[in-house]
Amino acid sequence: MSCNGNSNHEHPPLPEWNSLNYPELPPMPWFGLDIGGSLAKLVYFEPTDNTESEETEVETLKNIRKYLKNNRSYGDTGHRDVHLQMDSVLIGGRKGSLHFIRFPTSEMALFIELAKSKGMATLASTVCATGGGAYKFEKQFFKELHMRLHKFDELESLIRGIEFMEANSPTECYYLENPKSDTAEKICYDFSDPYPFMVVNIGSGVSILKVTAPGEFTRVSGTRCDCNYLADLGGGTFLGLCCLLTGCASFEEALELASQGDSTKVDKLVKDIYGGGYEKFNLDGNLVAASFGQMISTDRRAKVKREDLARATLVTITNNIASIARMCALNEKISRVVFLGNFLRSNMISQKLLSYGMEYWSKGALRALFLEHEGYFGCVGCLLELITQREDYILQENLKNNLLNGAATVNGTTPPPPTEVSGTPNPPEMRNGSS
Ligand SMILES: Nc1ncnc2c1ncn2[C@@H]1O[C@H](COP(=O)(O)OP(=O)(O)OP(=O)(O)O)[C@@H](O)[C@H]1O
Ligand SMILES: CC(C)(CO)[C@@H](O)C(=O)NCCC(=O)O
Repeated sequence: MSCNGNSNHEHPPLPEWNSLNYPELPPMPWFGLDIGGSLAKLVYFEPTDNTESEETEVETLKNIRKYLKNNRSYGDTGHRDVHLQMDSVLIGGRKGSLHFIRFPTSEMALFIELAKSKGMATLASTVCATGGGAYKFEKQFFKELHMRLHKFDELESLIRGIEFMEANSPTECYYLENPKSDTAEKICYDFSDPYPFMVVNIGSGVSILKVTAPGEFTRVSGTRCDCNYLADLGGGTFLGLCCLLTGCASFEEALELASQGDSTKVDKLVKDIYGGGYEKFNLDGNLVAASFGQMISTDRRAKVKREDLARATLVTITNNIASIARMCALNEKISRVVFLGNFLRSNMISQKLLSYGMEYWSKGALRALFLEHEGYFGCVGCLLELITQREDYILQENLKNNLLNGAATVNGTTPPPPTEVSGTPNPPEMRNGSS
């Protein structure tokens, strides 16, 4: 089958979607999809300001809305994060709620099957998608659902999503007070004047970005890069190693084990080597000298518990990410570092370590910040791109009409769509964010 809709399937081929021939708001349902290396994240915009004509929306649309809203789980592995739902959100002049759903990328075939069974293939909808999977699964989406993925860059989408959520959710950003104590407390952080800031997105791998103005950013580094901060570590490393070392089967299980473990049974500390601190160079005895350093001993290996191994893995990965983030921030002279990505989902151990690590090693110069919607910014940004593209189109057309007609303004009017539908949709130009 070709990807231009010319094959002999039972549904009529869909027209090429291109914002430049689509001046009206895109038809519902509105989704943003971020298909990452580990998790696929879906945001669904449910309009709550429906007009009378929309109340008689097509049956399929109604069913999809009902199915998504009335469930918290989809199949065996899809979950809606109900606690993150946002109501009364304005997007493209429409008011509605944002629903946040995730499922493992490894289950993409099942997800597509589920979407098919709910009638998605009969809706002439375009889904905005980002993340590596938007490329990897593009053909499958078209083949199974006759759905064209409108692809957006993942890091651009991420930054757009952060900016939108911050502006729409006053309690989005927080930091931890007393991160080392048991009573560490989440404190709301006013992030309304955020620039410049650094983003450390901990997904399967890690991307580190410097954001200098709205929509302006550069990718400073990953955990693997050509600027000496080479580590190749991320959330995928944690889960992979943990599965290997403990036999655990999920992120949730890995975190549960880690919460009951003691990493000092696994790591070699400065005091294990010095009997105390290394005073001359101000190294506290409790600092880790060598992660997993105790595991060279047969005796220690015989005694170590799964919980300890899980904890040590979590601590090792988190501390390495903190260290790389700190070096990048100091290098770029940026004091606010926003950590996000699903590695931090329900993961207070890492949030505390990152907070403490940033503060301790920078002697208070750096602050670790966190965002409530952890791993969902990419899919939100992706959904927003669709609307912006349309608004850009209207602005451009208005300008063109003004020039052609010599009219002063034609504000507020939506120009008619061009009659011809042509060409393959172009990916949006990278406005910024070169790697
Ligand atoms: N239910 C889960 N299943 C798998 N991993 C999870 C889960 N919840 C949290 N995680 C953690 O989150 C990480 C994935 O985070 P995220 O969804 O932000 O990245 P991604 O988009 O999949 O990856 P990338 O951006 O690198 O392609 C995993 O590697 C794991 O450490
Ligand atoms: C490859 C991506 C961008 C996919 O989201 C991410 O996993 C990542 O930034 N990984 C780290 C790559 C690096 O170390 O530069």
